[in-house]
Amino acid sequence: MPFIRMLPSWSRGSSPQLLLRRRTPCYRRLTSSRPARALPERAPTRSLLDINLITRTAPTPPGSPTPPLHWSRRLSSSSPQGLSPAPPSQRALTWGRLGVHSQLAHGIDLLLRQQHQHHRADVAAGLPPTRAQAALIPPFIGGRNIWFRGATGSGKTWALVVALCEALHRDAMAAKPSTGPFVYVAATRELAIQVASWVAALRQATRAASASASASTTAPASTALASRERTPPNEAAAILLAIGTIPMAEQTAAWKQMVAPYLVDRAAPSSPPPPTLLIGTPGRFLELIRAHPASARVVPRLIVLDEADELLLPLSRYAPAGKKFQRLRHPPPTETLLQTWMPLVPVPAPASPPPAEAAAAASASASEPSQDSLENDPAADAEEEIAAPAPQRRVNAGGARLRLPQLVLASATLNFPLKKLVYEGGYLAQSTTLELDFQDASPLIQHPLATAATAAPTPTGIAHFAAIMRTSDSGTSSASPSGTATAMPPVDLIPLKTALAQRPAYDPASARLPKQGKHAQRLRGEVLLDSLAPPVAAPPGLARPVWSPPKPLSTAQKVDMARVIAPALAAALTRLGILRVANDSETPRGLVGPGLVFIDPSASADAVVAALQQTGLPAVTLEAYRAARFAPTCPTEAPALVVAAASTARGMDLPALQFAVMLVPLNATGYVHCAGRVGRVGQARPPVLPAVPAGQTPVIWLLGQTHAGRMAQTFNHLAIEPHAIPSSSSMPTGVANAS
Ligand SMILES: Nc1ncnc2c1ncn2[C@@H]1O[C@H](COP(=O)(O)OP(=O)(O)OP(=O)(O)O)[C@@H](O)[C@H]1O
Repeated sequence: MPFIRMLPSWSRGSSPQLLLRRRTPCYRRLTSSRPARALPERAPTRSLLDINLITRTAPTPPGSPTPPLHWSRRLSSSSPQGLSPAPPSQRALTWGRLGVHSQLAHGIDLLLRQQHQHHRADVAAGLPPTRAQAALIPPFIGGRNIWFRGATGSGKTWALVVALCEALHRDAMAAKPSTGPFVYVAATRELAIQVASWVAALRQATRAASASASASTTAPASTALASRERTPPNEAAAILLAIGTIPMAEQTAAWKQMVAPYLVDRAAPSSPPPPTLLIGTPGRFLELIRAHPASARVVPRLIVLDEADELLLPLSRYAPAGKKFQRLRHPPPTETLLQTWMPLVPVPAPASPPPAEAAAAASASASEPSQDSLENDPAADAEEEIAAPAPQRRVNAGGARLRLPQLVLASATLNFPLKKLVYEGGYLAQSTTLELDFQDASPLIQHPLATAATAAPTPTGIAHFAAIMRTSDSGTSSASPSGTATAMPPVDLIPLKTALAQRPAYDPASARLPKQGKHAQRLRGEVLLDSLAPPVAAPPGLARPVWSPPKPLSTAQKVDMARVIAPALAAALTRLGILRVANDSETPRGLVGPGLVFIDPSASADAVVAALQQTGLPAVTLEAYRAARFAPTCPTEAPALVVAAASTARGMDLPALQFAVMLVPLNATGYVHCAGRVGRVGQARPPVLPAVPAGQTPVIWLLGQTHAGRMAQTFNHLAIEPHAIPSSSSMPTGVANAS
């Protein structure tokens, strides 16, 4: 540590080798000519990618000798358990007790029941808030800045929507309305559309609830409070969805109209503008500001950054200096947006306070939560310190000190570099920020939806399956349901451990990697990951060939890949019982329910859908599935493989999903978000499958041979030991093999 501290701060993050040299013996393996030494089996170590992890520990099934798969964590003992307010008894918790007005509470109740009754018959009673929601909503509507990290599917986005609706309602009722709009910035278009549709549905449900309440009210309300409550909430609020798919001309007109009331001289007497909610992606917000430059002067009253790490893309402290300079020159759109609304103008620092005040301030800051609380490793926490933000850095157009908007950052993977970025950038004052961390609490364990229909509390969780796909010379080619043989190559599914044992040994002398270019960087990453992956002894008699750098795939090969993964996917799904195949090949295959298939964003979803359909699998693109799902004539979700790019995983909520498959190399953050599409609050109960532990939803990760090292590394970071996909011979009777 002292060595690192001596370096100037800009250079600290510039060399990953420094980290390796100090912490792992692998760097020596990479650079020395000595033969590689087998590493001892080790506990998961600190992530190079600086990722904070979610925890979702599944309970040990009765009688099981070994602990089951689990989401685990390497959070230090400095994890802010004390910060999480102790939740009141879950059963007693109501939306009203969180500060939500009664009509909105009825609307929430109505909407949640509507959302879940398709696949859960046990939601007749009202659904209480989750633990994460109970922690987030009161400080949000109380105007606090919030740093909120919670497990995927714990109801964060839903909590943000509820709190936004309540804040809009309060604004509409306030004698002095806010001076700026409420802004929700989403990481993807899909998420923005989802949030806008939830807000609209909540407004509608609230309206329906208040209409039925006023119909049943016979006596006039006696108190002023009651009459306020009867006012239709959020009725007056104006809402704009700003995303790239909507024509710009149409949107600019609406934007001008919505921000105009905030540009008039507020001292002049005029009727207050209605509260305004802007939901959108950062790129489109910037386009709208460019089209109407005056709107840059409007400082929002509140900014919500959902999936904040994806929006602000902080660089790891170990990123090369070149990358850091590049980011300074070209910040991501969200940062540009924040800088536009909160311009940075240097102002003289205030005079130092008298000693008595300084002592009081020091004792006050001592009671603040630790800045290191979200970091994984206490030893590494000590390396970096967040510099106190320069005081009064952000000023308004007149040069006066800007009253910073309320800022709420939420994600399942908020990390330390992001924290550093927002505090040092002066977007957030650390002393005014409430830090909430709900990584420990499995929402499913906390929420009645998980247990209502079962006598014993049987929390659901995720069962992780992994396999390496390899085309084999032996075997039969797959047949489509109609019996027509396809030209698909037969594919082996090899357990990860076997693939690691069989992978080529790394020989430093032979690996002459190119020194420059993107490809070189990727290859060096491959070498690094490969050598860091947990060593597995080669099976006796099996020679391990020498590793040579993988070549990037050509476009034709990528198309071929789609043809390889189709039979591999069919085999994996069949062996797990997700895809049911009758022994008679004429009988159509049936999926147990809809499931997501994540592919590389550079691959064509249409090509993969076509290849899957050719194998006889019912595949659709995410867009087609969404369109069918929201069509009024389609009340239930048909079982299908929904093919989506892995980049759309953030925040996506499809309640009927029964499984997820990843066909793309992922780091730990990516895996957390992709796998987090299942095992969510209120999601359909997992199907009973012979090869999957009871009550758990299967998540399957299939990769090509060259990615075995990366796969092992990601699981290692997350402390997950994946299940092997059963071989066809070990399959229970009644389930046939597709490959
Ligand atoms: N109190 C509740 N009771 C029952 N279901 C709920 C409740 N709150 C939210 N849900 C449902 O849980 C699902 C997940 O919610 P949400 O998308 O807000 O989770 P999230 O934590 O934001 O997930 P991610 O981290 O993946 O973005 C939604 O379908 C939502 O309808």
